[in-house]
Amino acid sequence: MRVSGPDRSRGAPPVRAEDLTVVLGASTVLRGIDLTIRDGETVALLGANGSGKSTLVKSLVGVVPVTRGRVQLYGQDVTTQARTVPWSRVGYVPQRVTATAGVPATALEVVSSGLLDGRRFRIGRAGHARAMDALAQVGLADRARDSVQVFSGGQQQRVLIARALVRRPDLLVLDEPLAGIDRESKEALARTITALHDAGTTVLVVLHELGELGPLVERCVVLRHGRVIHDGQPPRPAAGHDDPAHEHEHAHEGGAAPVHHAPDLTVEL
Ligand SMILES: Nc1ncnc2c1ncn2[C@@H]1O[C@H](COP(=O)(O)OP(=O)(O)OP(=O)(O)O)[C@@H](O)[C@H]1O
Repeated sequence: MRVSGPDRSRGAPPVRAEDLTVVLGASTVLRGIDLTIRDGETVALLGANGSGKSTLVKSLVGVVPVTRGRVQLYGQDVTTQARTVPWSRVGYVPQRVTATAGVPATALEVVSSGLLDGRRFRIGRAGHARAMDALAQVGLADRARDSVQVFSGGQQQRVLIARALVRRPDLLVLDEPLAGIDRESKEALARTITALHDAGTTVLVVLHELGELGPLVERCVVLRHGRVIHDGQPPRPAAGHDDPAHEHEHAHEGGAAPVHHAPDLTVEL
């Protein structure tokens, strides 16, 4: 893992979005987002279902096209300067997808594939060591040779995070890494992200609730209907909402049926 050096802190910020607007089909999903994330920050992106969190992180990493405004990563525009964006410094773990996809592969093979790019088709001994190191970071070094098909959902999520970590990113973007995974995996991921934070990695993490990452998050950005409605200290839950016995039922943005889920800080603002 690379540790922030003095040079980097003087450079362009890892993330800068200005007036970021994204239209998908007939919907305007993001509406004029301004967001700067500085070196070494750990930022949680919160919001109700459908508020635009996934679309925002996808547009930051160039997966979803920007309709208006701009996004820069380390000072390079992801639309007009895509070739010069330092992609090797960026790790992205999309919202829960299965690591197996029906293809038998060991955890080590899945993680090693994170080192492949258009120019590199062999991993080599150094790559193997990096992949083992990444698996150790998520607490799965002892499962390296096991097929990911036999892993739990949480363990698969940890493999996918190791796949992003093997590139030793300076900026790690995670979309709902804690959703629907077992407690042991949640705690393992919280330890991983804490270690990355301590080493100076910039982390942007989409969350439904702060949960295990609460102690780490110093800044929360909350979206509602594609706009930033809060950017600052973690919002305080409404009275009773931090009680584990509290029942939560909130409408999906856009008017769909209510969804039932765990405590959600974001809709209390
Ligand atoms: N490709 C698409 N075409 C049209 N609309 C889309 C597309 N992708 C997302 N949307 C819409 O954009 C809105 C925001 O979706 P997004 O997935 O970004 O929300 P989210 O905050 O991440 O939600 P969740 O917490 O449920 O994952 C939703 O209303 C969704 O239906």
